[in-house]
Amino acid sequence: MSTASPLIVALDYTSMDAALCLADRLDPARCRVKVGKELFTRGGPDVLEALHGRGFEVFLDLKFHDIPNTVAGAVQAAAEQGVWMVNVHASGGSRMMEAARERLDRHGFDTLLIAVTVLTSLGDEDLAEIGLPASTAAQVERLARLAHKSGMHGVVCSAQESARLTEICGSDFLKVTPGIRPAFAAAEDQRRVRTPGEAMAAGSSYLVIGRPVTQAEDPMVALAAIEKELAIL
Ligand SMILES: O=c1ccn([C@@H]2O[C@H](COP(=O)(O)O)[C@@H](O)[C@H]2O)c(=O)[nH]1
Repeated sequence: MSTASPLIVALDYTSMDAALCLADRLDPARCRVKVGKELFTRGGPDVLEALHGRGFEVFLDLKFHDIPNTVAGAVQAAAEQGVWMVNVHASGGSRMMEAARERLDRHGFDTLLIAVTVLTSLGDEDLAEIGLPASTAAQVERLARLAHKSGMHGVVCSAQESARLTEICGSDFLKVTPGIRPAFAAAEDQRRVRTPGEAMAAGSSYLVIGRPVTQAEDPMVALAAIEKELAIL
């Protein structure tokens, strides 16, 4: 089932049972779900099958980063499992991104292919630590331009960068933004954060929300509060 909602709930759980327990309370008409490294490493393709069986569109967030041939094969494998969206790291370079896109096109998949720019958990000082002299904003811009040129449907970035990326890559280029923190939630390990309302106002296409929902005393109350903030309830 497809939905007009921009919300993607990150099912970052330690077991498939726990993830499906929340999925059973969510409505695929009101959100999409994201399967990341922890859940997929524990549950594998069965998790995707179970979520698809419940009617959800799934973002498989494994952030592939390897040589072009390997990433193209991994992206194809994800598409064969019917995921709605899959991602790679833009820092894998244009040849890697182009190989992934070419593989999807060659096999006729319409899976959305997104490139991670700079993780939302990183700030300027973290980039300096790994030898990148650029600010996070400049590095995101650089990688987004490369991703756009390499045929990606959009990028993962923080909502702090959404408006600028719309200016330089156009409004059709997707901005998938984690680091979403409603007023009631703590930033925790995230560094570049925005509230749901700020993210939408900045032009984000999709908001990825994990712990503010999954770790809430009542996840459904937290989700409803976010929907209310966005006036989509
Ligand atoms: O730059 C990125 C890329 C991916 N993520 C993922 O999004 C969720 C965010 O979870 P929260 O609990 O809301 O912080 C998580 O699955 C990350 O792996 C990201 O945060 N930043």
